[in-house]
Amino acid sequence: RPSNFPPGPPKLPVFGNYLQLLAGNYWYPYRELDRLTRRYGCKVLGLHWGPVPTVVACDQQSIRQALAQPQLQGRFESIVTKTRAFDKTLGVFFTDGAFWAEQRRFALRHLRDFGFGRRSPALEAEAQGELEHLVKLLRGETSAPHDKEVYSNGRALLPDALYPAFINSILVPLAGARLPRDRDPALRATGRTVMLFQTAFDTTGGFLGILPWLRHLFPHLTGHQNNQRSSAHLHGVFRDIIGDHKISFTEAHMRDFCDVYLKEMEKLREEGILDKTTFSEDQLLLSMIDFFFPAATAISTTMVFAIVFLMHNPHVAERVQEELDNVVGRSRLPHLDDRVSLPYTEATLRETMRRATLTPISIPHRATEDTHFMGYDVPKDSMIITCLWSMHMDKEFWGDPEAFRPERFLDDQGQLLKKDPTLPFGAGKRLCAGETFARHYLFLFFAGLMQNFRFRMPNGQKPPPMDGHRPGIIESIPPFWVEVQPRD
Ligand code: HEM
Repeated sequence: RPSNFPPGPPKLPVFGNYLQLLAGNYWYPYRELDRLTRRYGCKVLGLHWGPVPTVVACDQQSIRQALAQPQLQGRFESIVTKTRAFDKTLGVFFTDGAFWAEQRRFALRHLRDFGFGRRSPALEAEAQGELEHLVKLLRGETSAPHDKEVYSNGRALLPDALYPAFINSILVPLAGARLPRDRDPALRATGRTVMLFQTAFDTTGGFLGILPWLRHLFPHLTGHQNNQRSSAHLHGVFRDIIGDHKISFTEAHMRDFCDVYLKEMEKLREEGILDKTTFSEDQLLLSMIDFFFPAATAISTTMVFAIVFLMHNPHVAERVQEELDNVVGRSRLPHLDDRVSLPYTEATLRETMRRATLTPISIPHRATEDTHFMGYDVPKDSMIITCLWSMHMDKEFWGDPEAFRPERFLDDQGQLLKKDPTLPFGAGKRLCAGETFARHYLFLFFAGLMQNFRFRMPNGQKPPPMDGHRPGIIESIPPFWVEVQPRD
């Protein structure tokens, strides 16, 4: 063990402590981490992920510190990240240093011009259109034969019915336009294919992160095959988008992020320096994918968690609906201006994200140099895991973490607490680049669906459980049919 390393179990050969974590809890190894914090009596653990020294932060203080400390903001490259990036290190999620800083800044600055990550009347009108369509679909008022794939006789297939709305919403700033309604089946197929990646392994890459050659022996079991399939699909989608943009590009009229990026590349090419910069067509493709895949799947997955948690807690659903009826009424759909007047609805979303913790161990960080952290020494290239699940389920902090109780985010007057002690999107320089977008769309669609519908399981079936979700990069609930009853 490195000297002055945080306490933790002794290192074993080859797999380090990984097998031990799996033996403790095969599907949810991070829960074993949580158990180890109690065994070693501290909230920062030191162990080994394969040969890699790994520091795990498990409570408010250590997680916030890990996310704030500049030396802990690197990432790891692995066979998982390279498979999705033509054997290179590209995109925003899995890059670091000057490359990542320049590309993240460029993407966020220019996506903003097309409404992403801020209030934008144009983008909100698009979202409202998608919500209107979804409400019609779930009322059985649409006529396209393909809608039967996801809605039939008062029942809807989740999350599949939700994919087109969120995919169209991110396509507008990225690629200039949503797709026509007859492409909904293709968008659903894309949503399902992205989920192959999201459920292939956890964010460390699982066994592949430790022994990459296992992919040759067990391509399916290790998740490698699903990563390949999902990546190939997205490469095809975005190659076509970039190809079409290159043909229709006019310098005088920037339609979207893709145009702006191509323009920047053209400028650098004319200056004769393109090859020496971080800009390239492959990087454009991976940047677009990195904004696309969470928008396609993380928002719909969170919506499904909200619906499931409320089926388990019908009294919460009733309070949300009462608030919506009082503030918005039934004659129009909710919009973002209503957010401030709907504290209970907001609190319910916060509680959903706490209780679900979509990314239980977030995305691991890398120490970019030897550093001190919480009184310990952390060697360069150590892995830093922020165990958001431990923090969101910390009994000492929450008292009753298992309970689904939106009231914990409200003050005595029923107003939303200013300070939100949860971190579903991380924090600091690596803060989720889509947080604002995700919060806007979650609010609009959650409020819109709750205003219009009651959700029940068909034929007296039990709802999917509150715990024991499908593991992966994000945790999720496998597709299921739910009864949708209009509230009129
Ligand atoms: C409920 C939905 C979502 C959740 C819970 C979520 C959560 C997270 C978390 C925990 C991280 C890692 C933070 C870290 O490394 O410390 C992250 C990173 C990221 N997220 Fe999200 N996310 C969501 C939706 C989105 C959406 C909709 C987008 C884009 C439209 C997005 C884009 C990104 C990107 C690009 C990164 C990488 C940031 C970087 O490494 O610089 N996310 N997200």
